[in-house]
Amino acid sequence: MKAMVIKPGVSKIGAVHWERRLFDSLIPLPDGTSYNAYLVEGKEKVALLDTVDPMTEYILMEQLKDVKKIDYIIAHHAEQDHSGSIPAVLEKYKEAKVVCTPKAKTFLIDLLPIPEDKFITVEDGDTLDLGGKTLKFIHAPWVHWPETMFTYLVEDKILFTCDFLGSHLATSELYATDECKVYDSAKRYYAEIMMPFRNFIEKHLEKIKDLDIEIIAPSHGPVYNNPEFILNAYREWVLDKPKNIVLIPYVTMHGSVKKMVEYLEAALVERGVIVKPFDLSVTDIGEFAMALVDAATVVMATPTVLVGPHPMAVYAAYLTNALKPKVKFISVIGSYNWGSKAVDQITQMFGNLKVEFIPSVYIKGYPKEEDFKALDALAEEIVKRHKEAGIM
Ligand SMILES: Cc1cc2nc3c(=O)[nH]c(=O)nc-3n(C[C@H](O)[C@H](O)[C@H](O)COP(=O)(O)O)c2cc1C
Repeated sequence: MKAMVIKPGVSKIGAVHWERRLFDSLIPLPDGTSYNAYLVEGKEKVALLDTVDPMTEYILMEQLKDVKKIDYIIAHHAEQDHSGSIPAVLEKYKEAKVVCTPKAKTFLIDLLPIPEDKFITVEDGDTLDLGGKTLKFIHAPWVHWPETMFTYLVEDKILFTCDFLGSHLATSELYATDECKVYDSAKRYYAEIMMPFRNFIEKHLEKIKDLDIEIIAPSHGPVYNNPEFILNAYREWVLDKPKNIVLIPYVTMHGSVKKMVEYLEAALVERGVIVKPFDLSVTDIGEFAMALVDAATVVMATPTVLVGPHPMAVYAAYLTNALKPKVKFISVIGSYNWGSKAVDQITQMFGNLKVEFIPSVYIKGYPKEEDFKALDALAEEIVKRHKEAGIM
């Protein structure tokens, strides 16, 4: 990818990683990703904002081939997909300094071979004049590590936000022109990476609300020349107002739990609830994470395996708890044969969440007449709780 000019003296470089399909050995990437770096050239000094994942370092170094000097490398975040190529850039530009928060300095020293004398640390609100281009640093911890910050380029009204507001989306376009597509990718990114930090996000949105922002330039996915598009999306996602949606992540080995899920799904839909079942044996777990952004209720559906819940249900429950969604109600349905602690074990897994538990429907074997009645009662109870919470 050649440099893409955003404004005179400001260009997007970095790498588009079209074929990458898994991030952090955890997150599915159906649309690949990108590692965006930005070059800001003032009359006196030149700054490189972030680098790229070491897997694509050669692309960045090729882009820097004709760049005579870099005075500053601004490191917004110490994670290696942005910082991992800093050593290579420092090797080429011997005079360059790494500019970051004090916490990021300690992280970068831990994670990478960067000598201590290469750093300049900046406090919240500090500025750096490149000559007609002023970088203003905004500390923004916990999006999504404790050391993160943004940079506001004052004269050009560009906010560089690193992971915050980003999306895992490989594209050859500079700007987020296909907003439907980008909305989905950004929501997936928010769900998987940012959602556990909703409180911090609210504070950061408040902190930047009076900035005059023309462009938001994140470090994954396209740049936003319509900043309100992504800011409004985040405002809605962090709001503590779930929607009238029930998620049913389920596992079945021989069909009993599946029959229960199908019945409960129909019973809820009949009563005016939106239902999203996820067969955990085949689902893209990112789709489930995305659905967690809005859902009011999660019904875990699992058979008993070796006394406890099926391991795939354990994974979904663990993830739900870790991502700290705005879910308000949780229930468990499922099936066993001779003895089970599945309900107890799974309900203990949501310690991070402020949820009410709705009594479970846990049956012996394949569901029968009285079990379907119990599922009807569960559907009624969910509707009642949604109504009481003003969700429907
Ligand atoms: C590998 C395996 C382990 C199981 N372990 C237990 C168990 O510890 N306790 C129990 O009551 N049932 C156990 N079962 C039985 C299932 O929980 C039961 O058949 C259930 O109805 C299966 O639901 P499904 O048809 O949705 O797969 C086990 C079944 C399998 C295949």
